[in-house]
Amino acid sequence: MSNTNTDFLLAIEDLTVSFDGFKAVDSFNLYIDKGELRVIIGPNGAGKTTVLDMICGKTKSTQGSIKFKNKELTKLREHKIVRAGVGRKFQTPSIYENLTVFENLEISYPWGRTVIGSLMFKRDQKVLDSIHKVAEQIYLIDDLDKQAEFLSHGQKQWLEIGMLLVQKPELILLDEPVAGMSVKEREATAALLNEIVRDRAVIIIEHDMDFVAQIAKKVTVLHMGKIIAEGTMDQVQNNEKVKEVYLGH
Ligand SMILES: Nc1ncnc2c1ncn2[C@@H]1O[C@H](COP(=O)(O)OP(=O)(O)OP(=O)(O)O)[C@@H](O)[C@H]1O
Repeated sequence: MSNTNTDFLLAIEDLTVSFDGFKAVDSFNLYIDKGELRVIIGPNGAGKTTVLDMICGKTKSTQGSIKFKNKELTKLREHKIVRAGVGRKFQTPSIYENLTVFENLEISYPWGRTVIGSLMFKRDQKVLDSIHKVAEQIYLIDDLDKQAEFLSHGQKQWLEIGMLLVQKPELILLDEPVAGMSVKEREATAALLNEIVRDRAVIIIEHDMDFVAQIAKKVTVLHMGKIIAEGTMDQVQNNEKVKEVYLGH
């Protein structure tokens, strides 16, 4: 495990995980600056989700180091990693369908550990302001009183991003955030991501290449647990190895 401090918001070194001898992620390095939006692409089974699982503590690494603001995360439990400032959104939205948009945002506010506890917490102006600000960012300011089950699929995805944003994480991990979205919703999501990344860093796993091209400045390509290319979208698309293993031409 590396003991050197870095200026990076996130510094991952030599990260490896074996499942019964099979290395799903193998000697993976990744350095992310504040304000950076990084996209990880790669064919099915490349290890992308496993990398995010290790950052958020869902899967424990076999070897290597994950430093977030120079704090080692590999030995921390999931809730401690959340409290350290790392927010993760999974592929399927995990919002509370029977609560309103406002309530969903409110229960995600950092005071609450339980749904009931946080609903009973006295609402003060600071909380209201921050919920309204997030609701505006995620395009749901006019839907605060709407029950979440009546939102479109895309709006549910935004709400879940909003539920992360109220916790003010400094690193957000997103797994295929635009899956199932309309073209218009994708465009709005690209704008949303470019906005939210200004105060933090965002790592996204994405399969949709048009969307990747819209948002990515730097792309990391994973194949069989290893990085095979890293650079701008143009650079990775023109990389022979990437063409061979990933783009199929
Ligand atoms: N808990 C686990 N136990 C055993 N094998 C696992 C486990 N988690 C992941 N794997 C294996 O690790 C490999 C990488 O899986 P992972 O889900 O990270 O890939 P991915 O790049 O996210 O793929 P996709 O694009 O299909 O989501 C796969 O071969 C998968 O079967």
